[in-house]
Amino acid sequence: MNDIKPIALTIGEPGGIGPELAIKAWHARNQFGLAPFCIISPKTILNQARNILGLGTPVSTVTNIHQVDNIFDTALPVLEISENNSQVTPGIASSSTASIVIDSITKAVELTRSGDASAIVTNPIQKSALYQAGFKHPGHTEFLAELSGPGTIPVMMLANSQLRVVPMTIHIALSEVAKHLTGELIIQLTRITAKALQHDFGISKPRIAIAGLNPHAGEGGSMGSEEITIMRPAIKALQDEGLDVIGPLPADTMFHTEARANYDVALCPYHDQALIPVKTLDFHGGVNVTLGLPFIRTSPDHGTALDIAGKGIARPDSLIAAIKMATDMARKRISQGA
Ligand SMILES: NC(=O)C1=CN([C@@H]2O[C@H](COP(=O)(O)OP(=O)(O)OC[C@H]3O[C@@H](n4cnc5c(N)ncnc54)[C@H](O)[C@@H]3O)[C@@H](O)[C@H]2O)C=CC1
Ligand SMILES: NCC(=O)COP(=O)(O)O
Repeated sequence: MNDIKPIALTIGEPGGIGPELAIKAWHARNQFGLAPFCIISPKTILNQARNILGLGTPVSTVTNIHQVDNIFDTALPVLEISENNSQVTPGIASSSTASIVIDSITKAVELTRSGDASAIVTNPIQKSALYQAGFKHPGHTEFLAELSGPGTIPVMMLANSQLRVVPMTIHIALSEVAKHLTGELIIQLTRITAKALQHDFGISKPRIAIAGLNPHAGEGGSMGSEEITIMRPAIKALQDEGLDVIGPLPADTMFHTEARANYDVALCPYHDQALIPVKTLDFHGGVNVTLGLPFIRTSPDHGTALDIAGKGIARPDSLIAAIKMATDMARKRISQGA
């Protein structure tokens, strides 16, 4: 008997590495003690990946997620959604399968919100292919927030064993960052992050570092004024609430080993400022987790890797880490009676 409900794994981009990672993660289930999961997809996509990998993976359709626990030991459970009439070619992302990608995410959300799944783990999507098909959301993070209802503020956090980072702005052009970085945004994201670290990661008083936007955190205003006009007042307000927040820190000197020992999470004004250090320190062990949602969602930190899809060489480490993190979070919430 498993202590948590199954995990709902989405298919992601069918032409990417998601299908083969799901198969590899299933083969690694005993080695890593993975909780039962099912992949939400047309079965044809998994069969194709199975045949390419040649691992003889048993793939079994479930009509109901409650069947997953019984099947998981002996076969990779597939919760079938829409028929796949499109050709999937590994290494090629196509807008023709966008509805499958979106249906898989939507079904996973439905299952977690109804309490039938304990968490969602998403395989990577090819954002450009979805945009071509009319998908209006920059990525999963924003789409999941919309599916969660009005007022949801999603917070993207990437984590590995050495570093946790939160980009305060996500999928926007660099030229747009400064105007999106408001005091209110900094305060809201910091509060959500602090709460999640307490409840989901067991850090009773999270130490939070905030990176400056400009070189040298503005060098006293001579290299940009946002640190003085926007960031410092927001940080002061957070400190007055009792949160352990430092910053704005010069971003170039806050990620070396000794500096990282001073905080539990770093909030950074823009995407690459946050994601470059975490992916550089440990690309394959990193997990992307969305905080602030009414359900648990994790994901590998990498993308669709079209360049290696179908070659059998994609590493499942990050997907496995994402499944493990989702499981730990689900167990923690159960132990807290949440
Ligand atoms: N959560 C998500 O849905 C994410 C989606 N993406 C999307 O993925 C697409 C491609 O993005 P890229 O920037 O090219 O990043 P990428 O992570 O797909 O690939 C970067 C490099 O890392 C390698 N790589 C990635 N995952 C690997 C794995 N598991 N094992 C071995 N090697 C691996 C790739 O072969 C490539 O050389 C874009 O459309 C992007 O938006 C990117 C990040 C996250
Ligand atoms: N670079 C991180 C990323 O693109 C993840 O986006 P999301 O699809 O998880 O929102």
